[in-house]
Amino acid sequence: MNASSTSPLPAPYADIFELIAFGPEGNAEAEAAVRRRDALLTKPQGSLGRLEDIVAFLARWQGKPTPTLDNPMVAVFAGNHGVTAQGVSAYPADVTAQMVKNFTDGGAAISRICIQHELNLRVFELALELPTGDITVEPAMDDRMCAATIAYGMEAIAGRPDLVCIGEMGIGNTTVAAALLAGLFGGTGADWVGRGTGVDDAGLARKAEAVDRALALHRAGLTDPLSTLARLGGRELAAMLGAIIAARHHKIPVIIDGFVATAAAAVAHAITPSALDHCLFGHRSAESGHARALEAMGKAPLLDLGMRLGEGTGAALAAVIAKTALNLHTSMATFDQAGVSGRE
Ligand SMILES: Cc1cc2ncn([C@H]3O[C@H](COP(=O)(O)O)[C@@H](O)[C@H]3O)c2cc1C
Ligand SMILES: O=C(O)c1cccnc1
Repeated sequence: MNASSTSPLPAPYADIFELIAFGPEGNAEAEAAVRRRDALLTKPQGSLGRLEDIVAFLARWQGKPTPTLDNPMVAVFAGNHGVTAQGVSAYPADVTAQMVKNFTDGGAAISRICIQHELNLRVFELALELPTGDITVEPAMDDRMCAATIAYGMEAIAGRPDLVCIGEMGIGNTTVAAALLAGLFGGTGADWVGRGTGVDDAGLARKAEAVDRALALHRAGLTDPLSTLARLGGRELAAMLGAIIAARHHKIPVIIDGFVATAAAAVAHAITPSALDHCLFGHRSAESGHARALEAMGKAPLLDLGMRLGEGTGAALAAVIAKTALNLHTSMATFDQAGVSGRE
């Protein structure tokens, strides 16, 4: 489906669809200004590789020739999932709320990264006491709830950060992410599921089967990417999508985390691929479906550290790299300033 598709769209999604399909363009002149300054810095042309691209990306999407990272935010959205009844996670659903407390108490991996590197961690809890429907027997959400949750996610960036990293917490969510990706891109459960928190072979088989049952049950309702999200996704995925979309309209570049955050972003991509042009993919998660999802969208992640945690950790580490890239760009000496001879 694309922006010009004529398939009927459930009414609650009309405005959201417009926001996704018709996001503002980036600022090419701001990007060009970064490239011009890069050429003056004391290094061989292009030698900082993707660090140079990151700064150019920030300039383009912030719309500023000298981008800033004064107020970077990590937004972690937490939700619970009825599909945990199918034995698809190695951990109990109670862990979602317990980890939310751990995030704010400062004990989680994402908490430590954010404290060490001065990233503002904000955690958004989505009705943890009310898990979404078990996708193997009913839709995760109705369309109204899905639209309202996307709208909630849009509010998450109200503090106007200059960068937002998108992360999640939700026991069972690698199963719904796999189902959503299968619903958007095709394929079977086995193509998209991985071990998540560390399920054994039997658990992996249960995940693939749960996804296949959900796909068969909801097939007729997967008429557009937003309806697909409602049926196969979850609240934190809908909220992540909302934050990603809103960021585009407020000139805030985005770094997407791993497999689950990528599944949320994929909904926008399925509406129109350019809807994610303001997003970097922080890393390639070890969750097996992540590489497939990135490939399906033509995205090259920044890092590949064998991580499979979620929480926004891969995105946050990429933000640390972005901070270094920007610091180099703004503080390095030029050839003139340093008295270094330029290229022959
Ligand atoms: C202690 C703990 C901390 C986590 N932090 C992120 N996740 C990650 O694991 C969950 C998804 O995996 P699955 O689909 O297998 O349940 C999500 O909550 C995700 O963010 C965690 C999981 C656990 C157990
Ligand atoms: O990459 C992810 O998002 C991920 C991987 C495993 C468990 N939870 C999340």
